[in-house]
Amino acid sequence: MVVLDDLSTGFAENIPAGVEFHRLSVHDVAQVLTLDAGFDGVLHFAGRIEVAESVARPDVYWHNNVQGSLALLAAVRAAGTPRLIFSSTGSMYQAEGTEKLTEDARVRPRNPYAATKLMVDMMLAGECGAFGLGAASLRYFNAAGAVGRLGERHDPESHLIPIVLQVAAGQRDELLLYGDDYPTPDGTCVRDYIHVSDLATAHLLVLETIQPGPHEVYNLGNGNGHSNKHVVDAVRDVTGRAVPVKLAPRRDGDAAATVASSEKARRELGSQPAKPELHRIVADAWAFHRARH
Ligand SMILES: NC(=O)c1ccc[n+]([C@@H]2O[C@H](COP(=O)([O-])OP(=O)(O)OC[C@H]3O[C@@H](n4cnc5c(N)ncnc54)[C@H](O)[C@@H]3O)[C@@H](O)[C@H]2O)c1
Ligand SMILES: O=c1ccn([C@@H]2O[C@H](COP(=O)(O)OP(=O)(O)O[C@H]3O[C@H](CO)[C@@H](O)[C@H](O)[C@H]3O)[C@@H](O)[C@H]2O)c(=O)[nH]1
Repeated sequence: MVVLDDLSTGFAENIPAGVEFHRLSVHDVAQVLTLDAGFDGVLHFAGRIEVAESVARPDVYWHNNVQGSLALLAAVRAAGTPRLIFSSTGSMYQAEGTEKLTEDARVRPRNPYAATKLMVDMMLAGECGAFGLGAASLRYFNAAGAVGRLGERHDPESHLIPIVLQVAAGQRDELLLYGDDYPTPDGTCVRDYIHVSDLATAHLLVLETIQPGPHEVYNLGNGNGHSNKHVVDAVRDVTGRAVPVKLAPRRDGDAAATVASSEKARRELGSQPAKPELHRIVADAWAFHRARH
């Protein structure tokens, strides 16, 4: 296995021991992904991932996520790599309420980040049709939880669960809760959190099934919608700590609700999340947090 990452938001200490690593941008992947190297597949995770940042700096997102993926596809084609899995997003769908979103639900990206993911999904469909690549876009809903020393970690942190854990740990005074006037049961946004280990397992299942030619899309979530207030309650339960909350204006680009139907992944891949409960996901994230501080 070869890992390529420019470490723009990633951490060198997370790279498994013994793995060949290149600190390189995806734009320059052709330096490593050559015909001679004989790779049998690519897992494409590289990209910028933050909704609010993408609203403020759409140029960065088009460059990194779309142009970077174009460079990768050119290299994949030149090297004759037969299969590719792409980290797409469940946040591109247009939800009416908290209904479970299937892969054929209407898409309406609400921010440049989600738009870049949809654009790459469309590029992959074309690439498969024209050149015979076998590809899958995995539309993750909200990845969360942790596996041992590998967990959610951004600098600065912007994601809900790690921020609420920082508040519980006394490292932040309060959670700024972005909006409570959404058309959801308690007025706060609703998300579908999936354990990162269940996401990893789904990738392995997809790798076994990909055939040259088609482009497949799979939604990966648990089908459970949790409001932001519900996440705060789960953190209070798991940690036994207080979590002060201060209401703040809505965050630009946020969708009211995204909840997955992962029926297609279950049916076609045999994907069955082992850790679907929010409390388990939060408990694993809390264990990761405590081990680091
Ligand atoms: N975290 C989620 O809830 C979630 C949900 C849906 C999709 N995704 C997607 O999953 C993928 C991984 O997300 P994550 O949560 O682990 O985020 P992350 O920021 O921790 O990981 C992204 C990685 O890509 C690297 N990277 C960024 N730009 C690069 C470039 N130009 N060249 C090489 N490497 C580059 C970063 O250094 C980092 O290691 C992303 O594509 C993201 O959009 C994440
Ligand atoms: O300090 C905070 C941080 C977040 N939120 C809210 O919490 C919810 C979840 O936000 P966040 O954890 O930032 O995740 P999302 O914006 O839902 O996006 C994540 O989930 C998407 C898939 O659904 C991925 O594509 C993105 O990469 C990933 O960042 C949203 O309503 C935010 O407004 C707050 O209220 N306060």
